[in-house]
Amino acid sequence: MRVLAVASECFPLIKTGGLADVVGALPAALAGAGITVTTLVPGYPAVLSAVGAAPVVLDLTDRFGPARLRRAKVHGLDLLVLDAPQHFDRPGNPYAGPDGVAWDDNGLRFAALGFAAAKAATALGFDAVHAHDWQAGLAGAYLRLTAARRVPSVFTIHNLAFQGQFPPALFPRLGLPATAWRMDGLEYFGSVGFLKAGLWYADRITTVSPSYATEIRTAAGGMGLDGLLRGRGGQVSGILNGIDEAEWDPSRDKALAACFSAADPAPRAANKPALQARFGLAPDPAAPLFAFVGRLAWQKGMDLVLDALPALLEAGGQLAILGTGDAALEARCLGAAAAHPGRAGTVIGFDEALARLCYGGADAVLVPSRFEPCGLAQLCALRYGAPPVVARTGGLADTVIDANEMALAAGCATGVQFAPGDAALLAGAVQRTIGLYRDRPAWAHIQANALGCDVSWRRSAARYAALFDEIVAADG
Ligand SMILES: Nc1ncnc2c1ncn2[C@@H]1O[C@H](COP(=O)(O)OP(=O)(O)O[C@H]2O[C@H](CO)[C@@H](O)[C@H](O)[C@H]2O)[C@@H](O)[C@H]1O
Repeated sequence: MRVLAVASECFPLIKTGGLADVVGALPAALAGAGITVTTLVPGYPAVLSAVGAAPVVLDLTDRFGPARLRRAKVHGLDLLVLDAPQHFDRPGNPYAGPDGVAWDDNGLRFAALGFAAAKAATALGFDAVHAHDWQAGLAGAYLRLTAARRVPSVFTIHNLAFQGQFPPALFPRLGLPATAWRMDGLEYFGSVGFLKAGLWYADRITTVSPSYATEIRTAAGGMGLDGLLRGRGGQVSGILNGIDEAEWDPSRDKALAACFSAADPAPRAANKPALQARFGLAPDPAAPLFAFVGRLAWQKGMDLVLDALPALLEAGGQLAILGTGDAALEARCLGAAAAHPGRAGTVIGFDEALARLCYGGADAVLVPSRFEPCGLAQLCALRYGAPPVVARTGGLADTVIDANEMALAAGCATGVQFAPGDAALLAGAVQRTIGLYRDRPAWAHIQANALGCDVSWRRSAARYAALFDEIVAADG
């Protein structure tokens, strides 16, 4: 079966977050399940330079201006690149200029992506479309309302918080039938809703963990879309993310000071002094070293870590923070490092290699998100033997086994959980982690369990494959 994936990011070509990791990893994972994936991405400068002078396979010059689809194979990915310079040949990241301000024509830019997806799917003979997040939200609408032939689609929610809402003046420019401008369509509280359209027109909706699939169908977690999601009944499901085990492999990761594996974990210890050195922390082998890697945003709960920092330090811990995002939070993180030299260290920036050293060198990784659709940081932490300390929400709840008495007795704990959104509870979880860390046999067991976890795509790839089989069969 041939599936056209469509997304605004794809690792290693262009990445601002976990979406790129998943879009980049799924093709190889699905190949093992008999699905051939081609991935459609916008032709940002970084993408075009990676594919060079790739041949044009489709001319799409139409209502969104000059546009061509180029086909290329790079990094093991089969790509369709939407070469539309007026939309994508810009500096900055996929959504904003170098000043961090979102492009004011993002609605038009990503409508062009959805339009291209529908055209490519029908013209190039794909069996199904897999659209990711709001940027690909209009693919399903164009397929349902304008396509020359029927192609079924799956829409995957990576984060319901990002909904892609644009002023109603955009609607007439989309080339969709006027009947689509209603509640049973694209209209979303008076705006054009890209995520809403994705949810409305897809044949199946998935999100990236079973728990998040439940949360988004409640008023508390549905961010205004819970009614629509409940209305889709059994067509909504949660399929857990994995990580690419070849890409994330501590036995041959060059970013580490020392490589190690579940079978040979001893060399891991050499990464701790390397990490301490990078963050200006005291070279104390006995201090429990916590790391945080992620976007500095409300969702991720870094403010809670800063509030819990006194308790962490009081208990003898050290903290390494790697992140970028909200300016006020960045300043607070730098301030914490300045206030506690040798005990807290902050690196502001997006640094893939340093993230790997954090996962491979820290004693534990903090993931205190207020909500988390799946979360990849805790999967990387498990794979690299740093038991995660996670908020009990979304995919974090689904992937980490709390070291409570029962789990310790059963020998299956892989980390620590706490109830989300509360700094005092996080502080308690940190203290509990330090207590476990100081019980050497118990900690060695938890760490070995973490290293032994199956965080691969195997099971989830089979579930996606079954879903594609189902929608294609239903159409046939
Ligand atoms: N400063 C930095 N330097 C280096 N690396 C950094 C970094 N900041 C983040 N990263 C890396 O970026 C990735 C972030 O992935 P997440 O899943 O944690 O978050 P994100 O919220 O972007 O993704 C959304 O989509 C994904 C994919 O479905 C869901 O797992 C998630 O819950 C949802 O919010 C991880 O691989 C992490 O190591």
